[in-house]
Amino acid sequence: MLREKVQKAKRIVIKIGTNSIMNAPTKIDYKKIDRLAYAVSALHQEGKEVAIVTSGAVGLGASTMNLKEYPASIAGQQALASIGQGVLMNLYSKFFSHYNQHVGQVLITRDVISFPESYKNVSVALDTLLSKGVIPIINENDAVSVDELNHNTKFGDNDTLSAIVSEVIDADLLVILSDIEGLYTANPATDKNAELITYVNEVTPEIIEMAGGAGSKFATGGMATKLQAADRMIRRQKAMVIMKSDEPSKLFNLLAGEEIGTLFMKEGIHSDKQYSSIGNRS
Ligand SMILES: Nc1ncnc2c1ncn2[C@@H]1O[C@H](COP(=O)(O)OP(=O)(O)O)[C@@H](O)[C@H]1O
Ligand SMILES: N[C@@H](CCC(=O)OP(=O)(O)O)C(=O)O
Repeated sequence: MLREKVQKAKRIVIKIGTNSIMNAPTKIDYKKIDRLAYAVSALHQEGKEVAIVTSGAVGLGASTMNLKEYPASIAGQQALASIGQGVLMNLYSKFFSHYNQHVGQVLITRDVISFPESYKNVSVALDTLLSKGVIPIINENDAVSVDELNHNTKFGDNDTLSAIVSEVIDADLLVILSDIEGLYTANPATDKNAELITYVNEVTPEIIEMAGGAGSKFATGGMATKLQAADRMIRRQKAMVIMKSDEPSKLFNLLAGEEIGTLFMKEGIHSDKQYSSIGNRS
């Protein structure tokens, strides 16, 4: 069964986007963060090993400083990320503590991943947290990441970061919680005829063509970076799902094998057409 691999996943990375923890451009969605903390804590109790990759530092920084626009200067963005990351982590610590679940912050820059020794250090840190039953809460270290000619320490988006974290901890499954049900045949924000695709076994140029940019000012990825993440997972024979973040307890349904969102996975024995689409979307 196609969804069996999802059901059997033991080590899972869950990525949550800015739009999913903020309900207006600058308003924090406390209910969503609480429900995510509940669902992830319950999964952990059921024996799953879960790491979270979370966006939101810049968005929460903007919310804290009452800004409606993304600052143009890099320095301004770095400052917002620094302000917001503290707020973000404080929220996760608070909500997870309601479910007696410990969490640990891990901030990563790209150079850490490029050097074998530091790659190993990240891997040891994450493995140790997981082995102690602590949920790692990971973000890019936006306050100090830069992109210069010969010095790149920026990932730039957390979809890519979540796929890399999945590699580092050898996760079976990456779940990207987004503000949308999954990959559509076109951006539903601009095309009302767009249909949800439930299964993709290869990220082909035709699939990439379907993806547009981010849905809000404080999000950076959009569908394009999610597809790059999917490609990385498929190439490693692992699974990835994009699903809507509106009700995080749907993660239970997903892991029970229900067909939710878009599943990206190479399935050798699956001889159906490359992707299938369904017409009715909720
Ligand atoms: N083909 C597509 N299918 C679904 N969403 C798409 C597509 N192309 C572009 N998008 C946009 O990608 C957005 C999700 O990505 P993003 O804005 O980065 O949100 P998040 O913060 O949840 O990661 C959707 O809200 C939608 O506007
Ligand atoms: N690291 C940035 C998020 C970057 C990002 O990829 O955002 P999103 O597209 O909302 O997942 C932050 O914490 O604001």
